[in-house]
Amino acid sequence: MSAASIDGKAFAAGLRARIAERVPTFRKATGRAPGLAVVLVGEDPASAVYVRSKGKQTREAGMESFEHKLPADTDQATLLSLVEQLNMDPAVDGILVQLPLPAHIDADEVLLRIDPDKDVDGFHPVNAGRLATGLPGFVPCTPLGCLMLLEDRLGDLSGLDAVVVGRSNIVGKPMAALLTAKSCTVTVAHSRTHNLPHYLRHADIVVAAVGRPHFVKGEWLKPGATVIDVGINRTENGLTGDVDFDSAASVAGAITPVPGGVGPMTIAVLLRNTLVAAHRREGVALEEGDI
Ligand SMILES: Nc1nc(=O)c2c([nH]1)NC[C@@H]1CN(c3ccc(C(=O)N[C@@H](CCC(=O)O)C(=O)O)cc3)C=[N+]21
Repeated sequence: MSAASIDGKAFAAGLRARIAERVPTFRKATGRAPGLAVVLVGEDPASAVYVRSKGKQTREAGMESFEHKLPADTDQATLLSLVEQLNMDPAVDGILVQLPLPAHIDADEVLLRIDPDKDVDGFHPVNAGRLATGLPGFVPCTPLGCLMLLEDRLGDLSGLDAVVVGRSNIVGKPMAALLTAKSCTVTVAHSRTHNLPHYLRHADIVVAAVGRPHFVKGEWLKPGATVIDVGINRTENGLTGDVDFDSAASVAGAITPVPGGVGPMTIAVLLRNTLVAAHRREGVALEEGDI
């Protein structure tokens, strides 16, 4: 291993501390704490773990956590009316509906019903459009966390070659939009790309978010590349990323581990987006760039 390990866990802890420092000022200005509502439908064990740690970290930052756990057989209308109630609730600044939703639920319709100004996940098409056009809105937490790690490591990203492996609405597409906005030359590759090594050979930045364990091999990388591994694959050997870590670590300049890399950033950015949502909704100023 020659690559530096990018410590997302430590960076996320620092980010959460900076967020927590801003909460008292917001409280003084408004008489209340920022509030995040998290909706979980069903009892997928991984989702339950994530929701629990979101609630815990929300409270530790001094914010209010509203958790709504609904049974797996909840119908569409019931879920939509909960979303509507949260849209109207002045104590709720951010709404997160945990994905994946059960198969009988139309997830696209649920996401469309969330007030875009409370959409701290950045999944509403209005926020996707704002990101694509450079308007202020909410950016999905995982790609924004990846960008923070990249800028912390590399400084100005302008002119760098970036390859995003994966094209989901949640990670790949917004990641490509963010890197484009930072003046990278961006290639979006995915599981069907012919000759992925050809594209990776020149990449200064690689963001792997295809959802396939060990998909990206070290031999394909440009020596010294910065590699961000978004994958969370549960295998019999435990949690592994989308990058073949051992081969990549001998070629890359820096790489995020799994766990301890991107994962903790996702929740820290969720808290950041909630803090931002609260300030925007109340018209209280916040230097967003300083957080
Ligand atoms: N509406 C919605 N928004 C989400 O942001 C969302 C979601 N649905 N559904 C599920 C995914 C997954 N996700 C993670 C959050 C934290 C870690 C995390 O903290 N991971 C740690 C620990 C991993 C572990 O031990 O399980 C790590 O990588 O070090 C991972 C993954 C948010 N998601």
